[in-house]
Amino acid sequence: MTLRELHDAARAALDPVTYDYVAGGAGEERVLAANERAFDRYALLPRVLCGSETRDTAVDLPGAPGASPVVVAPTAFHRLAHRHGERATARAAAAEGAVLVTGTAATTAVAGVVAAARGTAADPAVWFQLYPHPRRDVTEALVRRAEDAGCTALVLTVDSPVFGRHTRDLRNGFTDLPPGYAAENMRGLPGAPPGRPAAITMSPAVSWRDIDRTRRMTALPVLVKGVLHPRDALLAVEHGAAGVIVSNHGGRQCDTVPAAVDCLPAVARAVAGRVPVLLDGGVRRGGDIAVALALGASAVGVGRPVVWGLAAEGEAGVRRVLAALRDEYDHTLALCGGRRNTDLTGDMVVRREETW
Ligand SMILES: Cc1cc2nc3c(=O)[nH]c(=O)nc-3n(C[C@H](O)[C@H](O)[C@H](O)COP(=O)(O)O)c2cc1C
Ligand SMILES: CC(C)CC(=O)C(=O)O
Repeated sequence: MTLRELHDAARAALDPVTYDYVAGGAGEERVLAANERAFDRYALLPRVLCGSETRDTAVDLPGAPGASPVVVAPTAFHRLAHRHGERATARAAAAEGAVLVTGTAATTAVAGVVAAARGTAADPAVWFQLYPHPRRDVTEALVRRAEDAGCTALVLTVDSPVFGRHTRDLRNGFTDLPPGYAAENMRGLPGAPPGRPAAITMSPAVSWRDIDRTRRMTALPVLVKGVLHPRDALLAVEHGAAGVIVSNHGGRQCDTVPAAVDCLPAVARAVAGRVPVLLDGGVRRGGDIAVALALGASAVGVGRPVVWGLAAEGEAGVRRVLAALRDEYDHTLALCGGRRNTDLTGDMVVRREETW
């Protein structure tokens, strides 16, 4: 099955409200569409007669040496997509050598997610994503949970000072998880109602000071996710980020921002190789990965395609998505005369004519 066929199978398997939650974006979904379309405007200029029978596509990421260049971006509520939920995703990512980013909005507690990954691979890389919380004790409790579970890095999502307005969810009245599902990592946190998980909180008052505070709480590397402006990328490096993730949250926050990949070159220039830059949003094929890496990313994140694989076929479906993307990428690298990721350079990307 192609990724497109897996998407169709997922649509058939999911109830329409859950499908819309995953598929949808903010506002008029302009950014959602732009993320994918932007890749059509980039073309690769291959080099010839410089390839190799063997290629190495592994990449060293914070807390994840020798990882696949395809990272599982954090997406909420996997048990809505499949009964095995985040555990199935974790097993699949571990089997494919891909970093799994689980997070505060997972429907399986982080300890269970890491345990599932460890059941498949000796040394899986699971990162924990959280929103900078205005309450330091809440952030600290989440950080300890991630550390105790064995996560190897933290991801702070900074593109969500307020909740995005997801048009389809508003129309469908999808404002809460159905009975029987919860954001399990939010249970028992300071300020949580007894027996119930705390609400996921976003605050426009959080700042770089909160990033500094979080960094001081832990020895784990901290990546900053949701950067579009090159000056913020620079600030992230100055504030000790171990990595910068260029992302517009899959078009689910501000519906007036550029396509994610269009923001990548300026961010990569600002970061200038000091820490890895990752890109997510609209990555759907191996060629997209090659373009992103040539434009300065060390790795890419994929969000929705992983959920489609999960919904369609559980663990096997997620494996299929991750394996297909890495295999297509390796094939594209071969076609471009590369033997390793760094052989893809900025001069090998050109703009297609707008009129093609
Ligand atoms: C259903 C869904 C849930 C998401 N949940 C989170 C989340 O909890 N935290 C976060 O930082 N990003 C979240 N994201 C954003 C993804 O991490 C990622 O930025 C985005 O999906 C990438 O775009 P793509 O879906 O086109 O690959 C979510 C995205 C989707 C589609
Ligand atoms: C629970 C939500 C905050 C998850 C999210 O980030 C999203 O749906 O885009």
